[in-house]
Amino acid sequence: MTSAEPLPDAPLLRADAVDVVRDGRYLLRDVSLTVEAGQHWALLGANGAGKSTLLALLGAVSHPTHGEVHVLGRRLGRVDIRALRTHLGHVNPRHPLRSPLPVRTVVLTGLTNSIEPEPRWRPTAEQSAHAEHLLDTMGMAHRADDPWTTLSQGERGRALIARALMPQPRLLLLDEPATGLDLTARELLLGSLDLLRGRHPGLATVLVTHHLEELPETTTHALLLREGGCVAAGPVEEVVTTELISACFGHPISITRHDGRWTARAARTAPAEL
Ligand SMILES: Nc1ncnc2c1ncn2[C@@H]1O[C@H](COP(=O)(O)OP(=O)(O)OP(=O)(O)O)[C@@H](O)[C@H]1O
Repeated sequence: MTSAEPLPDAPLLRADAVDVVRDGRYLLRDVSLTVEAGQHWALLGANGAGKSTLLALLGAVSHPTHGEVHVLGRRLGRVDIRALRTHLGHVNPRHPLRSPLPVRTVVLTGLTNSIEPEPRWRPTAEQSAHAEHLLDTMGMAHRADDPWTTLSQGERGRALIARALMPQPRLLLLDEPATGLDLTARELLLGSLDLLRGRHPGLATVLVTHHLEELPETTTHALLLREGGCVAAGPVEEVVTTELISACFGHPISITRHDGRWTARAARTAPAEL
């Protein structure tokens, strides 16, 4: 095993020609991706395209069958994965907390990586101040003293992002964070992500979704997956286009961007190449 310390000058994530094969079936085929500090990637594709499979590789949760994944400059398979994961903020939308802990305490458990607070653990003044800062960024400062059990799904989602950010990871991975949220909750979430990215310019994020309306306007790059293969990857304005999104979803779709946000609807006429 080599050191799990991040290499400072390496890209935060690098996947080179990865395949994931399960039961003889290719869930990902020849996918490559490089994520640098300050970039905000969207992984887009239809149901079953392989988005969550790719996110699991990037989060050091699973290994590729072929190809290489480097997380913070360290190759998966050559380092202690648990040590690498401390540098990755991974939000679990099914956070298994059932007790009425104050929201502030839940956010602080991001430092001990535990569901309940560690019995004798106390945050430093600096750690407490960081929790307040993140609660404020995620629009949750007014709920900091409230019991976890009283939060709505959208409020829990934003608190869990604050929790994931407590160890000051360099990379935040988000799997369909807006799923199931009503319009207001979705907009609050996206606004908080935009604010977070502005306040933490070195942070990189990778966000999985199949809805273009769920992309924050600060999205910088996109990777389109179809049936495990990469349709396109690069700067968002070159990739989130009517032609490429139609190819990705296998259906003629028309894309518009207004005030930084995207809208998708079925096209009236099919793009020429479909
Ligand atoms: N362990 C596994 N063994 C076999 N097939 C799997 C396994 N895990 C996932 N799959 C299949 O791989 C394909 C890709 O799954 P994945 O969850 O990555 O897609 P997705 O793009 O995230 O889809 P969705 O948008 O529906 O969440 C699916 O057809 C899924 O059924």
